[in-house]
Amino acid sequence: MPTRAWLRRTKPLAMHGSTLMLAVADETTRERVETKLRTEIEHKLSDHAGQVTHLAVMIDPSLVIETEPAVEEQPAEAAPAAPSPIANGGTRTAKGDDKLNPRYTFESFVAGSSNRFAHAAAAAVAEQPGKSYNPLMIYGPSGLGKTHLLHAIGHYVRSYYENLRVRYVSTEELTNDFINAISDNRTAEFRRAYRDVDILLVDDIQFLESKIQTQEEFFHTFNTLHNSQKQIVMTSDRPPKLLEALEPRLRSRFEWGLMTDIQPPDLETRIAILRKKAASQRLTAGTQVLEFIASKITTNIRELEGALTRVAALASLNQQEIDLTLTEDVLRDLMPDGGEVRVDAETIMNMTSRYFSISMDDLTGASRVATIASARQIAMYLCRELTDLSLPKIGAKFGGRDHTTVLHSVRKIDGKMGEDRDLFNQVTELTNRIKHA
Ligand SMILES: Nc1ncnc2c1ncn2[C@@H]1O[C@H](COP(=O)(O)OP(=O)(O)OP(=O)(O)O)[C@@H](O)[C@H]1O
Repeated sequence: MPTRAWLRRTKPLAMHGSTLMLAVADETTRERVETKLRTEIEHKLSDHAGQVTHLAVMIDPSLVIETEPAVEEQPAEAAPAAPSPIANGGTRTAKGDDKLNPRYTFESFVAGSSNRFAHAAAAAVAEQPGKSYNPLMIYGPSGLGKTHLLHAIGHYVRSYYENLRVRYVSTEELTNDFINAISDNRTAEFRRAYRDVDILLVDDIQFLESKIQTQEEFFHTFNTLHNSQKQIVMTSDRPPKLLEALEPRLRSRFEWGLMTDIQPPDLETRIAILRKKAASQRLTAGTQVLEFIASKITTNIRELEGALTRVAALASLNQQEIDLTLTEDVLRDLMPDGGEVRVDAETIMNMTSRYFSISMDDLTGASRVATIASARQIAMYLCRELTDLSLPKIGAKFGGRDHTTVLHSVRKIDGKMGEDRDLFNQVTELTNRIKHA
């Protein structure tokens, strides 16, 4: 095989079962490997290993950073090429899709040293559901991409294995479904919904702790799926052995397959994530700006993305370019003490109700009066930005609202901040007060 320059920008990552994970620097290289080399590589690997071996190709932009001089500005991302394995996991819209966020695909996920193993394991599972690691458990602190990978697996499988049934569920929904099924005498239906699937993706499994009956039911669901080689993937904020209020037999089952953690990303990965996000939103933000944000926000990617959104919102309101001065101003407001501060939902809700002079009952109630509804949406948005609470948990704090209502509020405020200066100022001022509370 002749040595081609672009081949130097590829890197074998790991062997997962019978799949070789190969990282490439960019979409062009991936396409070349897929179209020109896949068959040859797979044949050679299979000969060498004495068994059928597959290739999974993924994009790792850090390979560009490692091998090429830094560029000042990244052009807006090209339109996605024709779908192909892993790298383009979410570019096809999944049929009948319900709960998978279209933004959370393998293609939009940046692999770096902090998440490389989790990414590779998720890719292996998506390539060959039920045949590599089962169950796969991805754990780590909030806001680091666990849900993103779970959805990416779902999108990928729905796109490339049309006959496989995928079910994604948060543990809160699973628990509610189960409770409703019991009270409505529909447990058989519940079981069918969760056991007649080929891939079950369960988010935030730590919320099963202390829920004895749901644990019992999940134990049987797990066994049924596992015995018939159906894929189970779970996320958790802790490794199974630290899920102390979980039945030991469940904990040990969670450890059967592969457990992989996700750590906070290093500086290069944070910059690469911001760059990708900026490109996907067609924002022109120079390297200096991205580096500045990435140097200030280090532990939570949700917050990292939130900061870029706010910078973009202010630039849009001021009708100016995103530059360092503007970015510094926004981050000063966002981080009054120069660092990341996590707060609790109660503080956010109290401060919001005081700021808008409305009662807590109104904030959590059903009133559709514009000022109250807007305050409620801002409070939900800030809970998502400043706490580690999941969408269902935030919904529960706001009078038992559905997680989709919370998501709608978050997106609405996100979108409106770049158009409505009053709203931008309110959110900024309120954030500041909350962080000083
Ligand atoms: N490596 C990555 N590349 C691109 N985006 C990322 C990456 N990691 C996380 N993100 C983004 O950061 C945000 C938070 O990620 P996600 O919701 O998956 O976190 P999580 O670990 O599931 O957190 P939680 O436990 O709070 O649910 C999402 O918008 C996600 O797309």
